[in-house]
Amino acid sequence: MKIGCPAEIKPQEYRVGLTPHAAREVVAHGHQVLVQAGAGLGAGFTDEDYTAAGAQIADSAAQIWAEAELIVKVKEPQAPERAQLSEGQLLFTYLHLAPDPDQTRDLLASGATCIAYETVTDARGGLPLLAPMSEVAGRLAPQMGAWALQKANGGRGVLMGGVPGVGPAQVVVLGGGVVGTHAARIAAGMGADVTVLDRSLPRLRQLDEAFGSLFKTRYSTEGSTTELVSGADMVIGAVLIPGAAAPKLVTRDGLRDMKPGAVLVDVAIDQGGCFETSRATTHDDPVYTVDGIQHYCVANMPGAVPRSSTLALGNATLPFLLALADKGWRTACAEDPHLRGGLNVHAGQLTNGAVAAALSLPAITPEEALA
Ligand SMILES: NC(=O)C1=CN([C@@H]2O[C@H](COP(=O)(O)OP(=O)(O)OC[C@H]3O[C@@H](n4cnc5c(N)ncnc54)[C@H](O)[C@@H]3O)[C@@H](O)[C@H]2O)C=CC1
Ligand SMILES: CC(=O)C(=O)O
Ligand SMILES: [Mg+2]
Repeated sequence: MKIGCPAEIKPQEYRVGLTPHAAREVVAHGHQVLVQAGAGLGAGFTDEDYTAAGAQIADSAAQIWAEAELIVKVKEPQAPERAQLSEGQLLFTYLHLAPDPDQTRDLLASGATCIAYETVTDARGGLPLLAPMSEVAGRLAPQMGAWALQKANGGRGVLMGGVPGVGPAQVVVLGGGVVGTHAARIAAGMGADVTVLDRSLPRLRQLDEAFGSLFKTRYSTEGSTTELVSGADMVIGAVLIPGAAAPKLVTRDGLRDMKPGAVLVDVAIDQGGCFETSRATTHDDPVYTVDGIQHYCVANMPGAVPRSSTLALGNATLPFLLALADKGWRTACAEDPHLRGGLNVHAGQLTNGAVAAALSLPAITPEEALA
């Protein structure tokens, strides 16, 4: 199969969908790999690294979109990329369709088959292709939030760890999954007083067993969320209902009860965000203020550390990429229900119920798509 990897074109996105090590394995499986010239540079991989791995270098993204049967990427295809996607082509990347009707319309119109990293599952109920980037974004969140808390950056002027005689920042993490756990660990490591809320008691038990007194846990209700958010210096939004639009846990009215200059870091922004006042921002201009509350809402946070992120993502995607290339998407998805869970679009139809519900569109099941 001919597999293409174009350079990412989202602003300040320096990750790349295929590492040279992954390219080497794909080539060893008998496939042809086409990588856009310069695609890996932002992550520290040269064209020579790819050619040494057996890949060919394409001068333009257009050549890749025109020739490749399978396109592997990182971010959701941008409008100029969607215009080049064609019927029968297979796209393997993050999509985050629930909050994105424009992208959804274009993918449906293309006739392509699109597998979203973020809805591929594993046998333990996890999301193996979201997890590595959630680990990165979770670890980055307190770091970005701490920057936004600084007075010169518009924040409240509170130091995460405090100093002797002065208490630490109060950090509240909404959602104790992968992002939330990594965010809580780092924030606690910076010396902050951290509380994690989740609506899953089994999850809170796991966190308590694993981390002891490093951070506190609370069951998530409207009341507990309101109470903790109003006392927080930093709130990290890390909830997820897979495929679906994020639930809004803090309303615009809720901002009035918060401390002036407090920071909201909405990691869940790629699913629409869990604060009513969130809108996606970019690394170029990451923070804006509503009613005196700082909002950091970058939808591709791992793009800030592209070397670490590309390596972590590549480790997770490779087995699935090999299955898709070796068997074709139909057989690979028929044999593996977890990969099948990633199927979001096929031949003009949505194949993910949560995405369809969020967009009020009809869907078929992945099994119907395979029939
Ligand atoms: N902005 C960015 O660059 C990135 C964003 N993300 C996003 O971060 C979000 C979280 O991802 P993960 O941690 O991997 O998901 P996860 O599935 O590991 O964790 C989500 C947690 O939220 C909890 N939850 C759901 N509804 C809740 C509610 N109403 N109140 C409290 N807890 C609730 C769930 O029980 C679960 O424990 C996703 O939207 C993901 O796409 C992930 C990576 C990068
Ligand atoms: C998960 C995601 O959206 C990202 O890594 O950019
Ligand atoms: Mg994202």
